[in-house]
Order: sequence, then structure tokens, then C-alpha cells
Amino acid sequence: MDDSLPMTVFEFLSGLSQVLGTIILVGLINLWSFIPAIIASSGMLFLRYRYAPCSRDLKRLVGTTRSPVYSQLTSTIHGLKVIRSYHAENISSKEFHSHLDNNTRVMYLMTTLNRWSAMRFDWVSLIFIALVIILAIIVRISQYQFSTVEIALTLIYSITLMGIFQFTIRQSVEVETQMTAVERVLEYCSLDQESSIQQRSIKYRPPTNWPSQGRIVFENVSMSHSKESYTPLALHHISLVIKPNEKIGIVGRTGAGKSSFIQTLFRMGTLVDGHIIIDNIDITTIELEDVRRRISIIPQDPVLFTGTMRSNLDPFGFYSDAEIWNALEQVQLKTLVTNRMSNGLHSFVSESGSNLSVGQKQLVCLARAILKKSKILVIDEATANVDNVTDELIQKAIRDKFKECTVLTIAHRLRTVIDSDRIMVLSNGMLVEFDSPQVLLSNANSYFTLLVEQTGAAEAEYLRTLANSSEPYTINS
Ligand SMILES: Nc1ncnc2c1ncn2[C@@H]1O[C@H](COP(=O)(O)OP(=O)(O)OP(=O)(O)O)[C@@H](O)[C@H]1O
Repeated sequence: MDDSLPMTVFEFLSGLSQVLGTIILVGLINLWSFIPAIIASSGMLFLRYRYAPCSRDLKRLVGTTRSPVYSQLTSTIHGLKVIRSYHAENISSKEFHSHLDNNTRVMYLMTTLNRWSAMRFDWVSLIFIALVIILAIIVRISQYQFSTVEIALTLIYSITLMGIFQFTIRQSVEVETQMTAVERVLEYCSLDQESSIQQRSIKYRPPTNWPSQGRIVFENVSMSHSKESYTPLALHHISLVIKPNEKIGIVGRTGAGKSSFIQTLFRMGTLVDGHIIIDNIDITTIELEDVRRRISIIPQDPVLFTGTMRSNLDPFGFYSDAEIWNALEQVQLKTLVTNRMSNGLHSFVSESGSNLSVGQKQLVCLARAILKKSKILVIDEATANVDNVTDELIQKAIRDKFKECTVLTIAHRLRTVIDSDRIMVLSNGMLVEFDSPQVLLSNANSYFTLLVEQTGAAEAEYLRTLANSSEPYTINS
């Protein structure tokens, strides 16, 4: 049976009209029949009043206990290799059975509740039919008004009525239960729009070529990940100026605030204090869409959408095929798309890019950034998950294609950022150092020197050599 909401509403309404039609018909044949009809309706409604809340709660529980079964099944299928290699079959199957048992328990309760209600609905039906028969006999004996045909008609309709009545009551409860899904959709509709998080409300569109220089100014910026005042700040009073075309490396320990710094640029989180100005425009005074569209990012875990290669590279259809091929060529993905994807740009990127490696997905992001010709590029640990060759490819493409751009790179591997113009060192959400690697390394007590020393003597020595050489880092160096 189709248990979608429109179907249930349809079944409920058609049941209701049948019930009303039958009651009226039986009542017209014998007016006295309205008395058992009223008694039976009250009985049914009373039962519904008892049955509906339990059914609703159990339906919710069925949903809640069913989700872990599905998610366990999905993660087991995805992690089969890991489960086998760690011999965790028993653990996994026990977990699955435990989720299944929980779900079955609730399903059992649901079935019991249905039987409970069905039995009581049947009792009310029996009482109704008995009353209709008794009334018909009394009326026939006392007034000789009823023919046998009329009595038979009344009885046939009364008997069918009770089946329909039960079904209609059940469907009315079902409609109520399924309305919780509509409730949830309405809740999502009334969620705060992201742009309204920002306090300032004067919005205007920046010039189409904004940002044309890539100058970024942070003025006393404090940021929190939540609107609640008790949430600790992720960034504390950061003030700095990044000049146009500068290559900035952002380093710091885990939790230092590197990602938070980047998030403020995209207006994520809550700007508690201060201003972020890009090419003389305070980013809180323009549309959120403009801020996010005009800055490119290569995230740590790149997201591709299920769709074609083309729609992933150019979702809004701004560029020609030739431009897209050119961008793919620059990140050396052209061969892959030509050889391995039979439909070229119109080949399907399955399940959010699951047919591409992390490195390849990052290269797609890089191609997207090349197409957009953004003046500001942000790279969030782009080299953390990729092999040396892809790493070098990304570094080379960035050096070549984004020479005239401001590039901010978060890196755990200090090699990636050692040739930056300046290094930004964050600690506990504060900007503790911001200078060229050479200057920072010349201070034996700087945070950066400490980070370099912690990589080990040989690597530290190598990093110092790289910092002082004019050659960029390559895998051969
Ligand atoms: N979504 C969030 N909600 C609440 N607090 C968060 C959130 N994301 C980060 N934080 C907190 O903000 C602080 C800075 O975290 P952030 O992710 O910016 O550090 P990070 O330097 O990028 O760390 P990592 O190198 O591990 O990625 C941390 O104390 C962290 O707990």
C-alpha cells in the first residue's frame, strides 16, 4: 500500500465521505438509526483519542530505531575491508542485531497496539449492529413501518459501515502522524537565513571585478563559532594587513584557529567584533553570495556534486567548453577526463566524486578556481591527503596560475609554506607572529622556529635551507 501523505489524506477523505453517506442513508430509512450511529461514533472517537497519541509516539520510535539499522548497514558495506582486516565481523554483526532488536521491539509494540485498537473498534461495531437490529425489530413490531427489504438494506449498510469507519479512524491517525514530517519541513523553512546572522544590514553589490587587487585587512577581528555569548572565542582581536598578490602561509598547532581564520573570510561563524575589509569593502556590508563567489577555496576535503564534470566545474554555465578544457589542461586533468571518462565534460561524477581520488578532487577545485580567475585563493591543507606528485602539481599550478593573486595557505607540512612571502602563526586564536620565514627563523625564540625545530633536526635544517633559498620547494629539492 502506498503510505505517502497525499494517498493517506485521500483514503481518509474518501472513507469519511462513505461513512457520512452511509449514516445518512441508514438514517433516512430508519430515523432511529441515528441513535446507534451517534453512540458508535462517540465510542470510535473515544477509542481514537486513546489510540492516536500512542500510535504517533510509536511511529516516531519506529523511525528513530530504524535509522541506526540503515546507517549500520551502510557503514558496514563501506567498511567491509576494515571489518575483515580487523576480524571485527562478530562485533559488527552483534551491533547490527542489537539495532535490529530495538527496531523489532518497537514494531512488535506497534502491531500489539493495532490489534488492541482493532479489537475495541470491533466491539463498538458489534454494539452498533446489535442496536440497529434491535431498533429495526422494535420499529417493525410496534409500527409495522419496516419492510423486510428495508431491514436487510439497513443491516447490509450497517455491517459495511463499521469496516469503513474503522479504516477511516485509522487513516485519520495516520494523517496526523505523517503530518510530523510536514512539521519538520516547516521548521526548516523558518530557520534563520545565514545572511541575517550578520548585524549590519546595509547590503549592496560590489563592483563586478571585486576584489580586483586582493588586499585583505583584518581590524581587531574576534570570532566565535556560535551566537551564544558563553561560547569561547575562536579568534581574539586579530589585526593584520595582507598586501595584494602576497603568498601567506598560515600555521599553528591543532585548534590554534587556522580554519576559523579562513571561515571568517567566508563569513562563517559569528563576527563578534571588528571588520574584515577586502579591497576597501567591508565584507559584512555586501551580500553573502558575493563574498563566497568571489573568493576561491580548495578545501581539505573537497566536495564534488553528483552530476557531470562540467556542472562541477561550472555550475552556473558561465564558461565555454574550450575554457573548461583549458583549465583542466592546466591542472593536468585533461588526459584523465579524455581517457577515463567516455563522455568528456559530460561524464558523470558519481556519488559526490567517489570515482575520483582526493588529490584529483582537489585538482578539480583548482581548475574551478582557475576558471573563476579569483583574485584571492584559499587553500586549506590542500596537500595533506595527496601524494608527492599531485602535491607538486598543485604547488606548481598555484605558483604559475596564481602569481598575480593573493594566496592564503593553511598547512601542516611546513615545507608547503616555507617559501611563502609571509607566515602567519596562530596560537589559541591569537595572531602571535606575522613575518617572512627568514625573519621568523632568525629569532631562535619565535613560535615558528619552535614549530620548525619540532619537525626533527634533519627536517628543520632542510626547512632553513629552503627558507633561505630563492628556489621554490619541489619533490626533487
Ligand atoms: N564548529 C565549531 N563549533 C565550535 N567550536 C569550534 C568549531 N570549530 C572549531 N571550533 C573551536 O575553535 C577553535 C579553533 O579551531 P580551528 O578549527 O580553527 O583550529 P585549527 O587551527 O584549524 O585546527 P586544525 O589544525 O586541527 O584544523 C578550537 O578551540 C575549536 O575547538
